[in-house]
Amino acid sequence: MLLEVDGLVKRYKTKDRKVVEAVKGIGFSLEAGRILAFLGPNGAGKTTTIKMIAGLINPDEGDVTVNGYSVSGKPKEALREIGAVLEGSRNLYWRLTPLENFEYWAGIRGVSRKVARERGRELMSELGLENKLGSTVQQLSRGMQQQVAICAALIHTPSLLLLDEPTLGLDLDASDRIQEYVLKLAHERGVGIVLTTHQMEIAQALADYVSIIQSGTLTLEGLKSEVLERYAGRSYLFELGAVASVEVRRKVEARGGVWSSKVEFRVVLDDPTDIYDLMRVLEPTAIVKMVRETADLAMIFREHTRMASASEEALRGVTS
Ligand SMILES: Nc1ncnc2c1ncn2[C@@H]1O[C@H](COP(=O)(O)OP(=O)(O)OP(=O)(O)O)[C@@H](O)[C@H]1O
Repeated sequence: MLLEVDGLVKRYKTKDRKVVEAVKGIGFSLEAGRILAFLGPNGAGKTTTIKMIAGLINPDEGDVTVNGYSVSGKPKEALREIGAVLEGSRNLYWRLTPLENFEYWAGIRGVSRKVARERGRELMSELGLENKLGSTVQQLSRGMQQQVAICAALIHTPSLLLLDEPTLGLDLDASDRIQEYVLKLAHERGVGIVLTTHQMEIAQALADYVSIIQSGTLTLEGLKSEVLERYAGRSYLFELGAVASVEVRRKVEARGGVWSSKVEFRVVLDDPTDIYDLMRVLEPTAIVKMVRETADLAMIFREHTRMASASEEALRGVTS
């Protein structure tokens, strides 16, 4: 397994000497070539977890292993496997050129300057930025800076890439370019990617797996396709070829249908086989469209976090 996160706990001491348990014993794993969207509301513990994976802060309990190397036990070997873009392009020196930045990062990761230059050129031309190698980072657009930051994180050919909000604040074009590249890195090159974002459409587009963390605990995990299926709408949209008669409309309403126009209605079917009964009701009229409305991650995230915080509130009410 590429990444194994086991029983991570992180407690912070605040200025008024209180202890905040930001991460409360979470565990998950990720295989090579897959993208995990690590989602959660503000303050849920995402950054703390990512920083523990990247070896930037030490967990109070638990451990992270990357390709079998423990981040606490074998930090040099483990960190050689990890690339991270954690705070946008802030991992770059703005007064230096991309190439100079690559040399700097390569030095930290034990890669020679020569290899860094070669690999840097290769990565930049993959992103269509080969003519920007000599500009200073501050002369580049925000989208380009973000792409250079990703190149810098890849300079030592890591097998795991940690990306925190990689497309935040970028225009559609720059965002698309980064998304395409992330997909290529994972699915063609076999890099494992942990991606944190509040942009659900990005998670929806890129993720193979989804995890939601809330108040330091994982509250939902799974393959994106399974998560979507689990929440898939039981809601169906029908469009008819002609205005339905009053009788048909009443019968549809009696089965829970809600008309949005004289030819279109939605109905939620608790039992999917109820659809046959509905079809019989609609028989006099042509059906031009029948769609089972699917769930998307934005809807699931909203629903799930709302439900989980409501039950947490309820529990607190019981125990206090
Ligand atoms: N250095 C610190 N000292 C004390 N508390 C901290 C520190 N860093 C984070 N916290 C607290 O730990 C909890 C988790 O924070 P974290 O930054 O990991 O959340 P997050 O999910 O990344 O949030 P966001 O989406 O807002 O970036 C929060 O309650 C936060 O206030």
